[in-house]
Amino acid sequence: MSRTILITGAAKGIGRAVAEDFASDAENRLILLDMDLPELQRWVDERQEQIKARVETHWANIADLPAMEAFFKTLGTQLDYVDVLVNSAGICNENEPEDLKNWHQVISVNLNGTFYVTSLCLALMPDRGRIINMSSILGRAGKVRNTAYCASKHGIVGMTKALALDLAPRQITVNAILPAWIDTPMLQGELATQAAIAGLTQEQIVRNAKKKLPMRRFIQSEEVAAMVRYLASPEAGGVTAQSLVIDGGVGLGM
Ligand SMILES: NC(=O)c1ccc[n+]([C@@H]2O[C@H](COP(=O)([O-])OP(=O)(O)OC[C@H]3O[C@@H](n4cnc5c(N)ncnc54)[C@H](O)[C@@H]3O)[C@@H](O)[C@H]2O)c1
Ligand SMILES: CC(C)C1=CC=C(C(=O)O)[C@@H](O)[C@H]1O
Repeated sequence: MSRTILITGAAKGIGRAVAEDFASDAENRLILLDMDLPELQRWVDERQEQIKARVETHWANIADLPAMEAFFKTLGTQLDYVDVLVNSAGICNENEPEDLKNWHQVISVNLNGTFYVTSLCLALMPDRGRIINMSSILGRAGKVRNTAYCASKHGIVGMTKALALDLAPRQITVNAILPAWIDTPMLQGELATQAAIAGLTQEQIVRNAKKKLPMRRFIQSEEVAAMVRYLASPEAGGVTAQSLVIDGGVGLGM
């Protein structure tokens, strides 16, 4: 089955693992977007031997609406369809409760950016298309010093549910994945901040964190990519408006 798959945030972490997964199929065409184009290109160059799909890399800031409009206008002249959209680009900044600057920054990227890409991509999406949004366990729960991040991820869940109903008559599915504790640069960055605050080494903070997790381990990005693969498959054609949690049980633990 020949498909075009557009992935945001493809340079690192979960987005990269999703790209790697789809890249193993020679029938796929991948459109990879990230703000960190050098890192995205470095990874693609490094994996040339393993990559079977046709891969294109593009610099993009998903929060910049005029730039994204221009990008999709050009893309529309180069291809007919985007069959699968994976919205993985996101940022995670801690904030003081009254921090307005951080609020705008996080909402701009995580919520507005995800909506911009989705709405622009819709013009290129055929019936039976797939939209997969990276929310978070914090799209369901709260966390101290994370007002903006939690609001953005709850927003993605709401957007997913409503859009799924709009697009259901066209058999386009829209689902959210709610990860936590995935071993990516984002998580390592958070742990580094916590280590600095606590005066611990990165190894100590990682060991302490894993002790509190039901599975005593971080989840690998490839495990999230497998969930994306399922949601993008024909077999998942009846799964829509859902929030699929991949958190090793931490969200329901005491
Ligand atoms: N790692 C986790 O534990 C975890 C948990 C829950 C949810 N998530 C969510 O999963 C998604 C991926 O997270 P990750 O851990 O892989 O993060 P990451 O920081 O490792 O990778 C995110 C990628 O998005 C890109 N990006 C950021 N802002 C962008 C923008 N404005 N435009 C284009 N690209 C941009 C970054 O350059 C980076 O390559 C995020 O939406 C994140 O909120 C991650
Ligand atoms: C710290 C842990 C609870 C956690 C939850 C959610 C994340 C997210 O990015 O949404 C992770 O980064 C992770 O910190």
